[in-house]
Amino acid sequence: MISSSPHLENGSPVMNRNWTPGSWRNMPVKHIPADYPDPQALARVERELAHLPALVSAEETRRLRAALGQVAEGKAFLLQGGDCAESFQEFTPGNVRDTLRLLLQMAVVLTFAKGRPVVKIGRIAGQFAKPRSSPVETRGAITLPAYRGDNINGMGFTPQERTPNPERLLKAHQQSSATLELVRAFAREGYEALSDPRHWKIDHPLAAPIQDSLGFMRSLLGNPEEQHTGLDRLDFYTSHEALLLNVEEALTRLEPATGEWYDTSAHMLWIGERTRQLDGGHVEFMRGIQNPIGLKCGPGMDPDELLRLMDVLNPQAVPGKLVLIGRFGADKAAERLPRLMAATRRDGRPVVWSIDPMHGNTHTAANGYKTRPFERILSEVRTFTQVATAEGVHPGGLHLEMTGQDVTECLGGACAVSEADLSRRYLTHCDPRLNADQALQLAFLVAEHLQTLRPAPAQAA
Ligand SMILES: O=C[C@H](O)[C@H](O)COP(=O)(O)O
Ligand SMILES: C=C(OP(=O)(O)O)C(=O)O
Repeated sequence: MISSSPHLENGSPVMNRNWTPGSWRNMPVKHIPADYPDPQALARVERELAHLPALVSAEETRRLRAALGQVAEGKAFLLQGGDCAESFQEFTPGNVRDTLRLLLQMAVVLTFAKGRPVVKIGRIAGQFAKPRSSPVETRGAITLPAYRGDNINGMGFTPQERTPNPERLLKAHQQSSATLELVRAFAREGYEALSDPRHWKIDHPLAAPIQDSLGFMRSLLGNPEEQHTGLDRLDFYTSHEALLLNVEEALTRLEPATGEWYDTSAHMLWIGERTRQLDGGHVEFMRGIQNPIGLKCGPGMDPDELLRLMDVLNPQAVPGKLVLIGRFGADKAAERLPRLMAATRRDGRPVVWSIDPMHGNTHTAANGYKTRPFERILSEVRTFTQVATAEGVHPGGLHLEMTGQDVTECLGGACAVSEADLSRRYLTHCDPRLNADQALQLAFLVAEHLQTLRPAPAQAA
């Protein structure tokens, strides 16, 4: 049993007191299933996971942390997006390619807006487990456990499907590994083929100038992105919510050369809105790993709580370590965000501020589908950038649930998805995602909006 972990302070190893990859087990935890019928089978799977190879390397993870450090300094922008919940059923090479291509296209648009590099992170290769509002689902006279993500149980409304099955953890791990292989292979095929704006269908005034300037740059220089990407250098990173701490623990490895612990299940992990308790297991686990960490900040968070979480999660104020992901809802952001941003600005420690305009803007349509209106999503992003500019904070990133597929899950956008359209291609396993057209349109509108922003006069500390 490991009793403590080395941790670097001012370049020298110190003890990160009482932390081990398993110390979260001594704390209260939420949203981790406790109803596996065979706990011994679960323990066997956890041991098996602990012996599987790392999915990502510590070196790649450090590279992401450095890139996010640039975002914290206002020199780059973060784009993080992908499925609400990856699924076994929707996994095909084509789907992975389409989501990757969409993220790269959006990154091109956002780069053009501010002339700053865009750090690209997928909600991919591990985003399976979901915290649910209710532990059960009732249909008619039958009540069963809620669906909690393909690595826990199945979507089918039968007792067998809804029973947690540890074998699913292994299947999800295999799929994550295969997804990463695909991402690396597509990246090797070339950024240009994936992001080529000549194939965009979008009708937006910025599309033509972006196409022209990229065409000009490529004719002069070759593909600028390919100058520094290659076989061993992936300019695209993976992330998921670190919900199932038993899985994260199994994939957390000590790097002998540095004496640091890395969670090798993804480059970046985030703590969800429902599991960010200061005295809870999720915060305990995350404080010990060197990966960049996202922290969802919802309407209930107050500035003191945020600063205390920053003390625990990034005590050494490492740039690029902490990404604060606001998710308030279009109607609450203007009221709740300024005090949080003002607190981090006064505090002075480096953080990335990003916005998730999806989770606060969900409602159930009259026909029963969970959906999100494009206009509210756009409105929350605009409020975020306006508040950040007024507070003298860099509006550093976007966090989106989206897919490269032509789904009908969110309302509106240029493709004008209506409530009646929702049933046509509603494929998500949990929350509604922007489809490819809506996501690219959002990137254009955000790019246009960013170009109109003027920095506020310097703020007093
Ligand atoms: O993605 C976040 C949550 O898992 C999701 O919004 C929960 O949805 P529910 O309220 O239908 O349980
Ligand atoms: C569960 C999620 O979000 P939140 O924790 O913000 O509700 C999510 O991003 O998948």
